[in-house]
Amino acid sequence: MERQVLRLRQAFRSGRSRPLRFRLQQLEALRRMVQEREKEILAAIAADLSKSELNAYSHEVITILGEIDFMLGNLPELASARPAKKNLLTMMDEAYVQPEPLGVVLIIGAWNYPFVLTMQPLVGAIAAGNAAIVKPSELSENTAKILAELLPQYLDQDLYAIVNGGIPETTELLKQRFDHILYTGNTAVGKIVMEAAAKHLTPVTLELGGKSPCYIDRDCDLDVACRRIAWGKYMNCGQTCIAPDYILCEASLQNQIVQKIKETVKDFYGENIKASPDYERIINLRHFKRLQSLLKGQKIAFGGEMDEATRYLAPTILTDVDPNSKVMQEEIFGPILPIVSVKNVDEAINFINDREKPLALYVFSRNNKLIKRVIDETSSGGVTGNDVIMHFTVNSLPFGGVGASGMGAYHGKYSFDTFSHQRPCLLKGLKGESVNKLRYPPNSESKVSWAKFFLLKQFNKGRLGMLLFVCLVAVAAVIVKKYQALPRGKALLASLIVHRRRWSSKH
Ligand SMILES: NC(=O)c1ccc[n+]([C@@H]2O[C@H](COP(=O)([O-])OP(=O)(O)OC[C@H]3O[C@@H](n4cnc5c(N)ncnc54)[C@H](O)[C@@H]3O)[C@@H](O)[C@H]2O)c1
Ligand SMILES: CCCCCCCCCCCCC/C=C/C=O
Repeated sequence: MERQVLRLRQAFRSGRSRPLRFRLQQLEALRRMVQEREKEILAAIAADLSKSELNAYSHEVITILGEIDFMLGNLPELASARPAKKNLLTMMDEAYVQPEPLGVVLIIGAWNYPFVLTMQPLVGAIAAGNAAIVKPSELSENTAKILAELLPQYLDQDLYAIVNGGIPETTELLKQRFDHILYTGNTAVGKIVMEAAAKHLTPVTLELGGKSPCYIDRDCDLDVACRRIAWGKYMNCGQTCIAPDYILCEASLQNQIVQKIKETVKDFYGENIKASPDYERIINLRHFKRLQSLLKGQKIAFGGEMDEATRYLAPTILTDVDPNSKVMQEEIFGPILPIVSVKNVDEAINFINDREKPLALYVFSRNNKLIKRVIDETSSGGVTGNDVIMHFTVNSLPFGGVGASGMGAYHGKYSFDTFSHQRPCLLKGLKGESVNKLRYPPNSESKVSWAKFFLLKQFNKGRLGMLLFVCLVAVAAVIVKKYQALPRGKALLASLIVHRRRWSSKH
């Protein structure tokens, strides 16, 4: 492991990953990989998650193609230096922010969207000019295997590597020094990752989970709300980090919601859900049993059928759920949808704020003011109003958690920023020492007064500061012309002295 990281670090140190042309070429190669080897990729995802290849394409491949296209189209602008505002002391200099790659980064993915959760961060890491090690989840072994086979065929092998394996391999990897770690997975392992990273002072992006609430207001189109919620909840058999975890609504809505979701499930998956190519299975027996245990003692208003041999768990709704019950204590990550009654939106807001900050928050209402109020009075990684999941698909929005649901964000420009250091650069000339004397020791009242003149915000702020500066330069130019004999610096200083005196008498 140590040797592998060293190999990547040496390749990074060679500077090969930095030129824009190289990054674009690697991103194009990645796109070629996805297009040319689509069948193998879809088959692997489908096998891991008992998913149709059509769903594998629309849940995963489409996102990666979109992300690569975004980067190819925007990278020249994202990677270029941005001029920065200057103050009076640096007005004649060059100030800019130059994004630079961090170095060798580690990307650890989760099993539930095994292609997206490894490849989308990789697109950002390549775009920003880094070397990267990708560690796919061992639970989605087919995708892990195909990635290990394909990536070296398309990408620079010294800069981008796949490490496969389980906890021992990840533990060993985490002992190495990286320049950034992006981890996707559960909160408990997130803490392990952060602790390991801290030993090297490595910054982390943690894409974690949590219970994402979904509030349905009384003033709402329940048909639409229930259809959208059922889609987001039962997609990937509920194994989606931003799936609506539970519904909050007034007690009077409960039965209608159950009825409408029931009808939707029939529309989506037909009479025989087990036979639907659009309904997935639980990833493994451990998770199946965990979900089974969440149903104990609950009122099952719909669904609940299960088959251990195939890890089938039907789309399920629980009603009158006690907020203290087990199903309300942990992220469900399965097709079980509890409904918890609240009296009104105030109680819903308190309910949300009494718990850990969720990864996503959903509010359904005809009343936009109510939606905005819920957003203003709560906190969550992301929000979609009147829909679920969809904020994930907008790559101009940062995707990430807050508090227990994670830290940092990625997607689109935010991926580029996550894997970059925003390096401030100030380039000065070697002239102008007569002005610079003001900051050299020994200090004096007069120098402090000068420093105030040059640097104080109030003076520099906005148009007034700019206008004053233009006047100063104009006056300086006149004086320089008048007293040609004086060296330029001295003339400028002379004009500044006059104006500083005037300014000081006023302040
Ligand atoms: N925020 C997001 O974008 C996002 C996306 C997907 C999943 N999630 C969250 O992830 C969770 C489900 O994923 P999971 O954690 O079951 O995935 P997982 O079991 O695949 O684990 C994720 C990664 O952590 C590694 N890992 C596991 N145990 C480890 C240990 N002890 N030490 C070091 N590394 C270890 C695994 O090898 C794997 O690569 C849910 O909570 C879900 O909400 C979040
Ligand atoms: C033709 C259908 C297009 C549907 C597009 C929707 C895509 C949804 C993608 C969901 C991906 C969720 C990623 C998961 C993150 C956490 O687990």
